Formats: sequence, structure tokens, C-alpha cells
Amino acid sequence: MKALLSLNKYLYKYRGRLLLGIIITMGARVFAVFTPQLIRNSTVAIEDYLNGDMVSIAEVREELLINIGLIIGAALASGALTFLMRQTFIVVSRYIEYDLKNEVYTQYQNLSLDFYKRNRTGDLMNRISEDVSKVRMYVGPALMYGVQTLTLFVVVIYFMIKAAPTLTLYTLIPFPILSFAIYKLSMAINKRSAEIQRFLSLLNTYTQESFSGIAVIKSYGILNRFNSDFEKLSNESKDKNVNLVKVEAFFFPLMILLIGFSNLFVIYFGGMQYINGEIESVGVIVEFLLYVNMLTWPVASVGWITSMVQRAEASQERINEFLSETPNIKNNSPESSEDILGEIEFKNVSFTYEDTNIVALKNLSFKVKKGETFVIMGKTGSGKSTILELIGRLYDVNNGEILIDGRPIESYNLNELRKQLGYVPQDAFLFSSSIRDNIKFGKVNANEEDIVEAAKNAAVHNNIIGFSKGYDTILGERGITLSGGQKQRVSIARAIIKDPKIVLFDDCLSAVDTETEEEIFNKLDKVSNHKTSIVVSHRASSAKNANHIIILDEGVILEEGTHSELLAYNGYYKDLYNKQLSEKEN
Ligand SMILES: Nc1ncnc2c1ncn2[C@@H]1O[C@H](COP(=O)(O)OP(=O)(O)OP(=O)(O)O)[C@@H](O)[C@H]1O
Repeated sequence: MKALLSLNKYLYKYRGRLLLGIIITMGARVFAVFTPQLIRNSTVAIEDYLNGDMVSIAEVREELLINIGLIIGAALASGALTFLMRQTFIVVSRYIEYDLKNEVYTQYQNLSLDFYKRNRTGDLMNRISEDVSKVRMYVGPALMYGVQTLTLFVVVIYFMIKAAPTLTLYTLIPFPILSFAIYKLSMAINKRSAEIQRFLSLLNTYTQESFSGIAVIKSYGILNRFNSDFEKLSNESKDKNVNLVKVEAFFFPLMILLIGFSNLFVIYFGGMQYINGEIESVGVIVEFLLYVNMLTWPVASVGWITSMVQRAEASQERINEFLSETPNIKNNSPESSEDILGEIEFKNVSFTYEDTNIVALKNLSFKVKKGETFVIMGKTGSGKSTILELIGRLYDVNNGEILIDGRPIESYNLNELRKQLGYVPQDAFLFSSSIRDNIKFGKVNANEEDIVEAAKNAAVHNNIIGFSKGYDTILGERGITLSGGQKQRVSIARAIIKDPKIVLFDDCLSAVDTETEEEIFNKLDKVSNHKTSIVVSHRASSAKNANHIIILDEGVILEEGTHSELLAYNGYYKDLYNKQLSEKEN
């Protein structure tokens, strides 16, 4: 139950409604318990008539009719209150489900990239949907039936003791045994439920990844392999569910068996006590039989409630695991920072990726002046993307420091800093929405003119108006309706529409031809006259007009200078330039 304590804040938030729910539930059960007493009274009336204590049949009939009326009234009152009971408890559980989903989602958003690398998407999805709905069962049905069962037990046992204390004792003999058996079963259910939940995450992850990679799977002709792997996983999942069902299946027979014993005890001991004169009427036996049967469902629900609570506990533990994570990237300055100008300096920066222990940058130093275009080139894996990720504070440096306008990057308000950066990652991710929305994503209040201008500057406007629905074209998941180059350019439009102070292009023109690349750079040059641009590229053509170029190799600068300085140097850059020039000529 420890994990579920974290839900207390929500129970407290909705305490008014819950309290009302508890009162209504108690009322509903109290009315329900009137029925056995009214039936006993009716039996007593018939008994009295047979014994000659009541003289006229009309008197009996009147008594019976009054009792029937009261039974109907009590049933109606109990029914109406039961309806209201659901309206309070179940509605509150939906509110809490909503709050909890928001809490988990906000936490996901705040967590740093390393969290997303450690955990798979399917698992994240599972915790925010499946696990949260399991937890809802605790704050909704489990709580509701818990209160109902408890109230019913208290009221029924009170009336039982009032009517016949010794018979109550005999009737309740099987209940402790039943409770113990249910407890044992619940433990087994909990273990199996946690396992199922873990497995469901695995299955979701597998499915989600295979849908995302469907193009690769199809083109490699490995559908069958994926199908059979999926079948294996879902078969295992089925076995685990079947195992759970086997244990759960014990509940009802066990309950019926023990309730059956209670009925037998009532008939036998009740009969004996009646003969001995310890009970004044057969009506008490009838009343007790009705009580025992009234307790059947609550006793069954004890097991059911326990298993719901156990499952919720397992799920909440998984949710808490993520909620207790703290983002590695801290926002050290809660106040919004002033506008940045755009000077960037790396001072002896070293960075190692924690999970792989790969040293991506080693004691790196360079300075980019405001408004300059700075190009980073180098072999694959040399640390180019890492530099851009560090400027966006997707990671924090291990040693050294990054300064923006002479101030440590960590001293800026994180969101304000990111707002002033236009980052175009290597893998242009587009949302499954319209092209317009994807571009607007960079500036929520952008008008049509801004959108078209950004698209023109990213040299993608002509492509977009070529589509029958133009800017309203809906992109499939991850933008699959666009070509690689179109995707890259829409992603550039999204970055430049917000008119950032610093633009960071991570090899984001690799899928466009050199002419289009040049066109984009020329346009950007015009619109970005005050912007600092850092461009990662594999093409010398992107570097020609840069103010400064660095060539990275294994996290250190191998060569640096302007285009002409590097050509004069006779090194990596010159080789690359000549090679790409001859490729173009051929
Ligand atoms: N998220 C990550 N987690 C762990 N290691 C990483 C991560 N990203 C990059 N690396 C490693 O850090 C090193 C530098 O990677 P980086 O992406 O900065 O190189 P790059 O020069 O941009 O490469 P490319 O030109 O192929 O994009 C590589 O060895 C890479 O394997």
C-alpha cells in the first residue's frame, strides 16, 4: 500500500465529493438491510395467524401489504442512493485519472533526453495509459465497493446480533477462513498481475517499434520473422494471463462453498434454537438466510477489491518510479532572461555520454561572434551533433563551460534560452498534422504570411503549393508523405519562422541537392543578417561562405579557418573539397 499513498493528495483534493459518496453509500446499504427485517415481520405475522395469535385474515393481509409497500420503498430508496453512489465515486475516479495522466505527462515532458534513451516508448505509453487505468480502479470501484462492503457488514452484523446473538456467531464461523483464503489468493494475484503489467509494456514496445519501422521491415522482407516474434511474445503474454485467471477462478467457488456452510449453519443451529425456544420465531431463520445471502457479494468483493488494490499498487509503483526521476538538466534561473545577442563560446569543453561512456568532445574551445556563420565538419561520430545538443542544453557539459554573450549557459532560464534557438536536428521529425501546423509549431501566433515566407526561405514553398491541398496537406506519422529533402526543408521553415537569435543546423540539408542548398543559404543569409548560425555539414559547398570552419576529429579540432585558409592548408578540408568538386563535375 506504500506506493498508493502518493494518491492521497488527490483523495484530499476531492474530499468533499468522496465524503458525500461515503454518506450516500452508507444510506443505500442501510435501506437495503430493511428488507430481511420486513420479511421476518411478514413471516411472524403468518406464524401468529397459524398459532391463533392473530384473529382475522384481513389483519394478516394488511400487515403483509404494509410490509410489501415498505420493501418496495426501501428498495427504491436504496436503488436511488446506489445510483448517486456511482455518480460520486466513479466521477471522482475519472477526475483523479485525468489529474494523474497530466502529472505523468508533465513529468515526461520535463525529463531530459537520457531518460528517453533509457526507457522505451512502448513502456512510457503503457505507464501513462494502462497503469493509470489500473490505479483508477483503486480510487474508483475499489474504494466504492470497499465502503459499501464495510457498511453492509457493520449494519448486517448489528441487526444479526440484535435478533439472535448466538446464531450470529455460528453464521459467521466460515468468514475468517474465507478472509484468510482470499488474502492468500490476493498475494498470488498480485505477483502475477505485476508480471503481466511488465509483459504488456514489452509487448507494446515491440508493437510500437515494428509499426514505426514498418518501411524497413517490409523492404527487408522480414515480415514473417516479425510476425513470429510477435506471436511468441503474445503467446507468452496469454500464458501469463491464463495463469492469473486460474488463480482468480478459485475465488467464486471458494466463496460459494463457505457461504453455503453459513447457510447450513443457519438452518441447523437456527432450527435447533427455535425448537429449544432460544429463538422466538421461524422468521428469524428466514431473516438470517437473507442476511447471509446479502453478504455473499460483499464477501466476494473483498477478494475482488483486494486484487484491484494489489494491481493498482503494482501499477502505481511503476508510475512512481518515473515520477520520482529528476531531470538531469536543471532550470537554474526561474526568471525569464533578457534577450540574447548571439555570441557563443566553448571554453575547454569535454563531454562524455553517460550511458555509453563515449567521450564525444575533448577539451574543445572555440568562439563564434554574434551574427557569424560557423560551420562544423568532420568524420562521422566526431562530435558535431554533440556540440549543437550542448548549446540547446539537451545535455550539460562535464568539464569546461559554454558561454552565451559571455554568460554561462546554465545561468539562463532554460525555456527562454531554447526559445531563442532555432534548432534543426539531423532527423527532421514532423508531426502527423498539416504542413501549416508543422511550420507554425515554431511560432504559435504566426499568420499565413509568416508561414509562406518561412517556407519560401527554406525553399520548400514551391513544393508545398504543388500538393493538391497545399499547406493543408496532412502529413502521415513522422511526415511520411514527404520526401526526405522536403521534410528537411519543412523542418528548417519551422526553425526559422520563430526568428531565433541563433540557428543550429545539424546536417539538415543532406537530402537536398547542392543547388537547393545554396539557394537556402543565400536566402537565410538575407533574412538572418543578425543571426548567429552554426551549421553541421558533410559538404564543403555549405562551408564556402562561412566566417569560420572547424574540422573535428574524435572530439578535437583537427583544422580550422576560413574556406580559403583551409584550402591553403592542404588537409582534410582540401581533400574533401576536391573530391566533392570532381563528383559534381562528373
Ligand atoms: N545519445 C547518445 N548516447 C550515447 N552516445 C552517443 C549519443 N549520441 C552520440 N553518441 C556518440 O558520441 C560520439 C559523437 O557523436 P555525434 O553524434 O556528436 O557525432 P557526429 O559528428 O554528429 O556524427 P554524424 O556525422 O554521424 O552525425 C559518437 O561516437 C556517438 O556514437
